Amino acid sequence: MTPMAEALTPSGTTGTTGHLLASLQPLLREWLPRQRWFAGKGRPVTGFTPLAATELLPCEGRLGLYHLLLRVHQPPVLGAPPHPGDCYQLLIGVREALPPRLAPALIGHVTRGPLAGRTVYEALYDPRPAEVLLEALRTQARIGGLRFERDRRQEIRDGLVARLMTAEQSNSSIVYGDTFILKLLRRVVPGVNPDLELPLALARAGCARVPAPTAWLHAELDAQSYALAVLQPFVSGASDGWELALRELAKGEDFVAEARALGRATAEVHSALAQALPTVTLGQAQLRLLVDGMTERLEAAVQAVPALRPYESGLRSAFTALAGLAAEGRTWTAQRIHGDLHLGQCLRPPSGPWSLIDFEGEPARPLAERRLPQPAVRDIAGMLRSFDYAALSASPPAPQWAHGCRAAYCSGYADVTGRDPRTDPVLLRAYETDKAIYEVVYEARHRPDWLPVPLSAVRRLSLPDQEARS
Ligand SMILES: Nc1ncnc2c1ncn2[C@@H]1O[C@H](COP(=O)(O)OP(=O)(O)O)[C@@H](O)[C@H]1O
Ligand SMILES: O=P(O)(O)O[C@H]1O[C@H](CO)[C@@H](O[C@H]2O[C@H](CO)[C@@H](O)[C@H](O)[C@H]2O)[C@H](O)[C@H]1O
Repeated sequence: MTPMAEALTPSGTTGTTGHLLASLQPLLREWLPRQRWFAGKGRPVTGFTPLAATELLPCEGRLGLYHLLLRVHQPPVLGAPPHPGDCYQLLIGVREALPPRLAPALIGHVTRGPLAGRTVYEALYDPRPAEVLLEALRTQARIGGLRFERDRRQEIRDGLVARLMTAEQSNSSIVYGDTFILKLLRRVVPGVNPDLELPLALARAGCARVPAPTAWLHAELDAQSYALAVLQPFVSGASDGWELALRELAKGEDFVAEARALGRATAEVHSALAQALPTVTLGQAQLRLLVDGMTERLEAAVQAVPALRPYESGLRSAFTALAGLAAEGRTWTAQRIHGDLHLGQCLRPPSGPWSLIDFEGEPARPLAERRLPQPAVRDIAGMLRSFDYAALSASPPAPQWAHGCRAAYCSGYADVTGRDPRTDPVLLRAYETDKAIYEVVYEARHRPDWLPVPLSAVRRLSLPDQEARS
């Protein structure tokens, strides 16, 4: 089966694709908000505008396959300015009937028009459509506005069997054999996506700590480019840092050697990014903006989670201390960083080195902000928070375990860069505080049972005395 080159924009959407889009409207209204990766939870879906609909396999065959970019209309978040709606990437399969193994992929049944009686479903669950995507990447296909591209120096074998990853994630990933993993971004925005940009830059710089992109997909739409997917080598048999840390904690073992190796891995990635991409010096004006942003997030968080109120002034002091150094003329270097580093973003195969993945940054922040150079300490603070999380979610909680990991991680970082992050305590505290506040809001919204974990950090970080905080 070869992909068909039919691409239809909303105004010109005709024939089968037009009927399919009309049939999907009511079905997606129910289905979309239930998806883990749907970012607009809690607000009703009031409608859709298809930005692009591309037929990859025609419905006339046993399996129809459609690539959609849909703008989803929802009422704006309370108090937020009007927003045209987020754009999502969907891969829709159409079959006469779904085999039982695809039951979890069901979106619904078409009741009217030429497709009446057909079943539409989330095609990523189905190996065949997933293989169509790999084949398109392998052959560098151009279908409508879709551009499948690859690094020709890396081989993509055919015949690799596809399976959808079932892990909880913000996007969707397909593993091919044991060789590649394709991450399909779900909520997409125009512009350069750091999840492709940074691994490509690191690969060019010869940094082996990040799986080098093998192929990627983007869409050209109204003179704008949307990054849609990245294919990377699959780190076979790997566990992530969170799993490994919890395993060691359960055995009563420390994680010091691993934490030190992680510190070195982070430092290697930071050094390569600083060489490959521009760095800037943050002077008084930029630091003022940084501190203002942190303070505003604190204020919003206190509104959202009243449990923060008793610590508000102590937390604020972390930011005013940073503002104080800036006012004295202290500057910091900023560079491109990972942006959302935690133990779950670090992979290690049984006897291999650590790799870092998922350079998308915090998905809730605007793309332009995620691509700004920032102090590398921000990533370090994320990892330090993660050791704390692991230790406090163990039974019994093991704060000393976290202490050892945090020290070893900083030492590992210093092994490579010659700079121990602990020698910059004011900046480190400000970033750890900012992250802990973010986590409080995240847990209050998504996992209220976990709220005590970041709250305990908030309590510690709000203390005036540095000794008591560490
Ligand atoms: N190159 C890789 N090799 C092996 N597993 C990977 C690789 N990249 C990602 N994974 C697995 O896929 C999961 C989701 O990937 P991630 O990039 O974090 O997606 P998301 O942004 O959707 O959360 C990771 O937690 C990891 O288990
Ligand atoms: O999955 P994402 O990368 O989008 O990150 C979000 O979810 C994370 C939880 O899955 C959350 O991370 C927090 O919990 C982790 C343990 O589950 C811990 O290792 C992290 O240090 C802690 O921040 C993350 O904050 C959130 O953005």
